[in-house]
Amino acid sequence: MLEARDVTVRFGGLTAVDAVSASFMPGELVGIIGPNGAGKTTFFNAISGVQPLTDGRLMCQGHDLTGSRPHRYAAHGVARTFQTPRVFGDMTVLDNIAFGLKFAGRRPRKYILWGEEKDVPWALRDASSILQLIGLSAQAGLPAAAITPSQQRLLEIGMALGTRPRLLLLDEVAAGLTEAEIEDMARLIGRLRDELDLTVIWIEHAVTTLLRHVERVIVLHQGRKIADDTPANVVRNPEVIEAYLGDEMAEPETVASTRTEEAAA
Ligand SMILES: Nc1ncnc2c1ncn2[C@@H]1O[C@H](COP(=O)(O)OP(=O)(O)OP(=O)(O)O)[C@@H](O)[C@H]1O
Repeated sequence: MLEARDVTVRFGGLTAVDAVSASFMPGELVGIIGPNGAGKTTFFNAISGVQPLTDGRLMCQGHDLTGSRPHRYAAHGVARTFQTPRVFGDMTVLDNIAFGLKFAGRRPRKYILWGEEKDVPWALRDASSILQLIGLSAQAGLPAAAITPSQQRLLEIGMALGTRPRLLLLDEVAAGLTEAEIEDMARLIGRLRDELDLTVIWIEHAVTTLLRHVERVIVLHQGRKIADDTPANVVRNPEVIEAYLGDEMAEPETVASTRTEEAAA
């Protein structure tokens, strides 16, 4: 679905993302973790066309999108959320979703996947069905500014879904949520991936929850990729423990719970 080859982003003398290579396959749910300032958001900005690369290449479904503007990434099915939800506060929840649908362009019921025209999944056919999918139907007529912060995060995901993506990039969608809300969010993300056949890349600081829900984790540290592995292997990786997780994540219980989930998957 997407391949990053030696992606590098420098801001003056600071290398925020340092030759990161990674491939994301159709239908994968991948987490990205790392300490503050590790380069996670900058990497996201790079792979959605928001941040020009200093070096490296980005391939999306076989197309070279290096240097393209964000709308070309959107046209190739890449959608994202931002760390701070960007919803239109004075528009209704329904109209916010309708805005995303308009952005999807002139062929509202079709999208291109691997060069073939496909029907849009039924759940993404209009704004009401997207609201139902993300559980916000009851809030449809409210101004977006009047719903709770966790509902605003859901709304932003709904707006991204309105562009009929194949690849969904989620930047800390669980930030500021309660533990129960984080768990609900993780379940929703898994369900969206399954029902819409999406590739999902998810940056999150709520690491324990993330590790229980993703199949693969990429760990960034000081702009470099230091691990790209299953959750069970990542929590035992000495470099990851040293740079980010600390010893408690490598306790037998955490390893066992991530292993059990991998086996169940
Ligand atoms: N536009 C910018 N100009 C200059 N430096 C920047 C810019 N954006 C990010 N940086 C720097 O790049 C580095 C990586 O930042 P980035 O926001 O990508 O990290 P992060 O892993 O997402 O952090 P967090 O978990 O705190 O969100 C940091 O040192 C940051 O200060």
